[in-house]
Amino acid sequence: MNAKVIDGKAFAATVRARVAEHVAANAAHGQPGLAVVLVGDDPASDVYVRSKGRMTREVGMASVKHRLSAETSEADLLKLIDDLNNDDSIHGILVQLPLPGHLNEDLVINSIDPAKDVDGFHTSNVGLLGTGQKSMVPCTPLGCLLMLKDHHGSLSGLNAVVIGRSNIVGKPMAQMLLKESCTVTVAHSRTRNIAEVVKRAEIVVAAVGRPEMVTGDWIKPGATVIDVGINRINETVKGGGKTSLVGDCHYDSCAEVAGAITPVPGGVGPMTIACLLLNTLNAFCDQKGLPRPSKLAV
Ligand SMILES: Nc1nc(=O)c2c([nH]1)NC[C@@H]1CN(c3ccc(C(=O)N[C@@H](CCC(=O)O)C(=O)O)cc3)C=[N+]21
Repeated sequence: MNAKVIDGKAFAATVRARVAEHVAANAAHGQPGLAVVLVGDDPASDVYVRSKGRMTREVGMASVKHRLSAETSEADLLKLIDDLNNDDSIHGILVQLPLPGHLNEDLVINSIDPAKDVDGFHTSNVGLLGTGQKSMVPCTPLGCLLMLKDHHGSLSGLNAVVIGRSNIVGKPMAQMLLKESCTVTVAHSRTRNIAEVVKRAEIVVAAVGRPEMVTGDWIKPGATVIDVGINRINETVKGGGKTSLVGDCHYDSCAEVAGAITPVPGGVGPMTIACLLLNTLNAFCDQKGLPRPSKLAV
């Protein structure tokens, strides 16, 4: 294995430490507050929500969790969001996705005050990002960009291929790379000769949700590979079952060819949570008329 391993877990700890410093330095202006809304009880979601809550408190912010039953009506959820929009102690609101099927996700997300939309999913923030204006940007692509800029310095002129076109990762990632002056291609399930397309890239961001789809023969030698996938797979080991976590990239074969690669776990995941805290701090600063922390600006 030749690739440098980009340690997202360590980098995320650095980001959180900087956020904590900035929270402490601005204590006279108040304490940033993050509200997380969880509808239903998906056990996998539960784990994220718990570690988000712990890390929020560790950086000196207030963490408020609202757990609603899977049968919650849309009206009740919208009422809660309206209350949080009007609560001066809350600067960031995250509604954990996916929502149960009877709830209209677009309607719910667009009911969040864009200034408190720490996920950057509100159409207003999406439009601001697309036109290069100051906005809240989605946490996962922000985490990917921080790692890419830390590794490369300038990304200007580099060929970047984003695999996946979701509103949560693929599309905002493409916008952010374009803003950094990359030549951006978005590949997806209908892309022809996808291996050849990916092979032209100096930067590959894989966000498709298919375990180990990207293999080393797709990767240009020396490229940087950012693996957004978090797939739980069941393996049979000597007659017993075992669950393990793999990315969208086949790690060993990609690491053989790439110049740098993020592992799963310990790559993009921890950076996503660190960027949620960074976004909450940015939202707090915007709402108080304070400058955003410049050391962490992208
Ligand atoms: N509105 C909304 N915003 C989100 O950001 C959001 C969401 N909904 N719904 C669920 C997904 C999932 N997600 C993760 C964040 C961190 C890890 C993470 O830190 N993972 C660890 C491993 C965790 C483990 O071992 O299971 C890692 O990759 O190292 C995983 C998953 C945020 N999500």
